[in-house]
Amino acid sequence: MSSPLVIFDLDGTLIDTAPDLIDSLNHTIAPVGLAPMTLDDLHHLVGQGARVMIKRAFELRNVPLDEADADTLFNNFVEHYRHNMPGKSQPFRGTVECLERLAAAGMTLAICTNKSEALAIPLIETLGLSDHFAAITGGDTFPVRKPDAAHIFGTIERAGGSRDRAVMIGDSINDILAAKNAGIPSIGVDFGYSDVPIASLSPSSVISHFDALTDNLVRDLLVASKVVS
Ligand SMILES: O=C(O)COP(=O)(O)O
Ligand SMILES: [Mg+2]
Repeated sequence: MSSPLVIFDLDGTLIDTAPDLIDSLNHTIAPVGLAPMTLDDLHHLVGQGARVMIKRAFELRNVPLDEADADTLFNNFVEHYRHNMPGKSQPFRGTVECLERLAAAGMTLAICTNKSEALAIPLIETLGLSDHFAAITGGDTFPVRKPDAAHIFGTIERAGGSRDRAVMIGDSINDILAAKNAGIPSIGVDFGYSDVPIASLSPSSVISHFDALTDNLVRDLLVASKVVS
């Protein structure tokens, strides 16, 4: 039997990337005259990767954006974000201890993020966290991304896990819906970037700190999911 697989979302779950997302977004939109975005705005912008974040920023300001400009702005965003990595981004409190604790309990860890691979993988690398993860998949790794179940299934496959022994941890509707679509338990964190209270999305469990993410919680959720399904 494969070991339990704990799949983490990245932005707003493992890593507090908000200040750098906002900095790079504002750097990108300033030359085209869009007023700067704030941390509050970010909750409505983040979730589907940088391309969608830029598009949503224009929608928020009621300014039209054509496809050619969107490509240029996306490339500018990626260049600025990559160049400044890891910037102010830091793991949330207790993250590293949690990863070590779960690994010591025999669990495999993976990241399933809607951030593009070209941003997610170097960010985790520059933060010195890559060795913790058996797989890191991004919003452009597969033809679909969260909330599509196939993003989770592809992550499970790459990490060498199994679909009936995997749990998803995330901060947004995309994570909780992806887990539901994949038929696996979910843990919502309430310190991320969701624009609605995470509990309102009915994850299997909610945590407010990584200290609460124990191997016992993961095993309990896996057992409970078998009982009800
Ligand atoms: O960067 C985004 O828009 C979303 O990233 P996440 O899936 O890691 O939260
Ligand atoms: Mg997130």
